[in-house]
Amino acid sequence: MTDSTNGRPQPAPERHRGAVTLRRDSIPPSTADQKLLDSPHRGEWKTKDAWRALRILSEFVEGFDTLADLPPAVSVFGSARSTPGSYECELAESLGAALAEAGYAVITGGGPGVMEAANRGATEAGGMSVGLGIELPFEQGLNGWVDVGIDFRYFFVRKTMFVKYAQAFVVLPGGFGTLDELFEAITLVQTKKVTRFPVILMGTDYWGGLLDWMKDRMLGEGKISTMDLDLIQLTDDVAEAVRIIIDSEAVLSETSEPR
Ligand SMILES: C/C(=C\CNc1ncnc2c1ncn2[C@@H]1O[C@H](COP(=O)(O)O)[C@@H](O)[C@H]1O)CO
Repeated sequence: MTDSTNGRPQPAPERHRGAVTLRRDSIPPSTADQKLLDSPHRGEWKTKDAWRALRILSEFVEGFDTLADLPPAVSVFGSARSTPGSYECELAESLGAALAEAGYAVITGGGPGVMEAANRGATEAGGMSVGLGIELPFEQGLNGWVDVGIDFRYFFVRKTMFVKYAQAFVVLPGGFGTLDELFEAITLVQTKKVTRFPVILMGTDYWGGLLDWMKDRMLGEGKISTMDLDLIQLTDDVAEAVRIIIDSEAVLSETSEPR
């Protein structure tokens, strides 16, 4: 593809699969997650899925190998659809900068919207800005503020990395993807699969209704306990969010034993 104004080549849409870059007609219509989860032919489960396991394994190896050298980090989640200048993008950018200034790497999904704003804040403040991208059926790449990026094929492998390499989760306003990440995090803490991190919601106005519903219905009907609600902290204040993370790390390093 060439630019009509100066004849220079323009970047074409591309898809990354491990070390492989695919462009134009070579981009397949389906994703690896679809092939694994959505395949209707039972015959393929025997012949193809066993081989897929090796690809899944290699994705874990790539993630572990790349992220093991990160400094303490915080995973930041939020809408892929938010536009620059929105209140949640402004908040994400300030948060990314404040986390970087406090010495934390910022890990996001590497996409647009809130993710991009958090990466931007971290990069501009001189911190480490990480993007864990995901292969999607429509074209997209890691946002330009990511300094260390990995493109994952499998959602569940990527989710392991968000948890394993973070000291805390901060969740800004978002849609289904963000809610999935929030509820996975709280479930992991509630079931004590992870013991080490706070889950902070930012955007009191956005999250207020959900928290009220959780209190009225979930707690009211005994589906969760009061202690479970305490797992979530709510603030609009970036400095307070960073303080919660620092304080919880200090408490844990006093109490935790080496494993
Ligand atoms: C929808 C658009 C782009 C999608 N691109 C994404 N890239 C990376 N990560 C994503 C993307 N979409 C969702 N995620 C993950 O879920 C969270 C945001 O989902 P939501 O439904 O928008 O709340 C986010 O934290 C990511 O980890 C349009 O350009």
